[in-house]
Amino acid sequence: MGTPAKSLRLASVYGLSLLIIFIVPLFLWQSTTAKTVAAVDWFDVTTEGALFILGMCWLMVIVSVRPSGRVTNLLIAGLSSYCLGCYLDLLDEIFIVKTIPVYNWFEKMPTPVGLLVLTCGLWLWRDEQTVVNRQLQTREQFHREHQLTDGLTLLNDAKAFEHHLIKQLSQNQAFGLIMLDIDNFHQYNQNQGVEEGDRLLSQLALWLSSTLRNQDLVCRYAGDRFIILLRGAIPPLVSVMAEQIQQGIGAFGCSASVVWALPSPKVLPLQTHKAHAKEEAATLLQFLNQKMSQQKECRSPAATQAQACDTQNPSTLSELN
Ligand SMILES: Nc1nc2c(ncn2[C@@H]2O[C@H](COP(=O)(O)OP(=O)(O)OP(=O)(O)O)[C@@H](O)[C@H]2O)c(=O)[nH]1
Repeated sequence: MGTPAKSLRLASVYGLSLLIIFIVPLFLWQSTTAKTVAAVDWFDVTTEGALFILGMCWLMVIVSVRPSGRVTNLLIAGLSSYCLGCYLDLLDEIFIVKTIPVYNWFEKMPTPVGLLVLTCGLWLWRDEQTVVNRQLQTREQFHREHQLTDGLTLLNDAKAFEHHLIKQLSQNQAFGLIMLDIDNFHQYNQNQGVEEGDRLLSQLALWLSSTLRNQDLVCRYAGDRFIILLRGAIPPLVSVMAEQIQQGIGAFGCSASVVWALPSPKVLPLQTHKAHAKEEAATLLQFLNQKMSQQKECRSPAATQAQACDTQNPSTLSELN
């Protein structure tokens, strides 16, 4: 429910309450007489007044926090009726109302009717809360089961990246992809120890995050493989960033293989967009993984193979389209 609607509801409940608070005593003042101060039971006035004030507080809380709907209407109606009963009860401590028989009858009705309606509202509220709790539980379970963040680097993982990529592809806007994989990381782990390996991955993640622009996204794709989504990227930017990353990694005492892709945005009918984006994302990731495997082969120590790769793929970077 929007704020203006809530304010309107609040204003109408306040307005009506104030009207009743002033009109009823005025009516009693006209049609009957007030008790003398000595005749008033001030203890009764205090307790009945407290019940009325508390009832009004509950009413205001309900009016200000609840979204509109059947449950809220029942709670408001029940509490309003209960408050009216308390107020009429309070007034008969101050005025001699026995002379107005209808008042005696009228005074007794609002409290039990109000409590009955309030009970119905609370019962339905319980049902409503059960549904809300079930939904929250499902959502929480989803987040627990689909851990989308990598615990070591605190970057998004491959699953989360795929999700972002599909979203990006559905938007029909230019973007670039860079994938990098540390060379001989297995060896690094063996030489330096796994803890050092972990430290390298964390530092690399931090460096990549700080190197990229705000709109870009870096994820840990697999063990020693990272993937970057460059939003709104133009061809020179992707290749330049890929080169910079490849050179920058040298500062960490290791090297990395880097491949990149610059898919051209496709204009597709809206209804086919989502399914197509999913397919396209899978194709792109497959393409990058293949290119990475090729590049790994090219960068392997076998000199003869390296020679063959040099002629086929002169750059260390690969491009799609
Ligand atoms: N320290 C550490 N090592 C990891 C982690 N995840 C994966 N690895 C290790 O990363 C290594 C990856 O090995 P490979 O896929 O053969 O990669 P590589 O040794 O870099 O070989 P190339 O990619 O061909 O250069 C494995 O030894 C994994 O055990 C991690 O979270 N921490």
